[in-house]
Amino acid sequence: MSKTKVVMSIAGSDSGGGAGIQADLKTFQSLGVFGTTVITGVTAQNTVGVQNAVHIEPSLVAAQFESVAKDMEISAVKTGMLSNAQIVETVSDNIASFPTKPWIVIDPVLAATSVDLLLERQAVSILLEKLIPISDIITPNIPEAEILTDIKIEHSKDLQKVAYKLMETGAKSVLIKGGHSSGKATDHFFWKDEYHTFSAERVGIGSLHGTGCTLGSAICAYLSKTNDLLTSIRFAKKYVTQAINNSFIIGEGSKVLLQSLQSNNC
Ligand SMILES: Nc1ncnc2c1ncn2[C@@H]1O[C@H](COP(=O)(O)OP(=O)(O)O)[C@@H](O)[C@H]1O
Ligand SMILES: Cc1ncc(COP(=O)(O)O)c(N)n1
Repeated sequence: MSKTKVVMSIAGSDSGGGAGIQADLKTFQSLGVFGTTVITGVTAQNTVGVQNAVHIEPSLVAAQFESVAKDMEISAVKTGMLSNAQIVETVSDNIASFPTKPWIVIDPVLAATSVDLLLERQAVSILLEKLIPISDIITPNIPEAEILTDIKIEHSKDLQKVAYKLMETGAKSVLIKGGHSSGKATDHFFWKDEYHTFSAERVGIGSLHGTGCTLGSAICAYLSKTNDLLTSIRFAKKYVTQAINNSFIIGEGSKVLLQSLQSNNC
């Protein structure tokens, strides 16, 4: 019998349960990997928006890494909300010093669907300097890709410009997510000189919460199991699409995704 893979989500808590650490752990559980966490901030949040938030002290962020990493071998990590520059720096240093290099998935969360800020704007430069260069894959949505590169995405050729600029900063690959465009929900993947798209029918009605967190943590889970980037994105897209197709209303705001146990555990 193969050993259960241990993965890690480095993200903020969403009290409403739809995004952040909570969405990541549900995804890990559904995909049959063991999820550990480094909590970077706590938000008072629901499906309507973020009402309050505190950052975790960088020393406590570092202590969470130390406790987990000295006890378990982490095969893949995924970052989400990182709150501020000091936390970005602490997270980058700690991931880089893991004894065995894990797969590194960076979801560069800047704001919630509700537009509340989840990373201070001054922290974007440190994200580009320290964290993105050590990533195996970075998964910006369209507004995040524009902010990170200062390039407006108006035509399909702009996607390539954005991806190449991010790869110049050191990211090994870039998946630009299509949730914020129109037409089919198509994600664009750039890796070395390869280009691939991953597409699904767009679910039309109402806004959704936790889609990016779910896709990123599914990529992380599948990377730990398959060690193959393209296979992991393909499976993760299938997983998030199914969760979106089964999304449901739980409050007054965005719909949440149905995370369900997968039988195809590769
Ligand atoms: N309405 C939708 N219908 C189908 N897929 C969607 C929809 N909205 C987002 N997705 C998919 O969900 C994933 C997350 O994308 P996105 O919502 O852009 O991320 P984020 O939560 O970071 O803004 C992508 O695979 C995207 O294509
Ligand atoms: C703690 C936390 N992390 C991430 C998100 C982004 O998720 P979304 O873009 O779906 O609102 C969020 N709202 N809250």
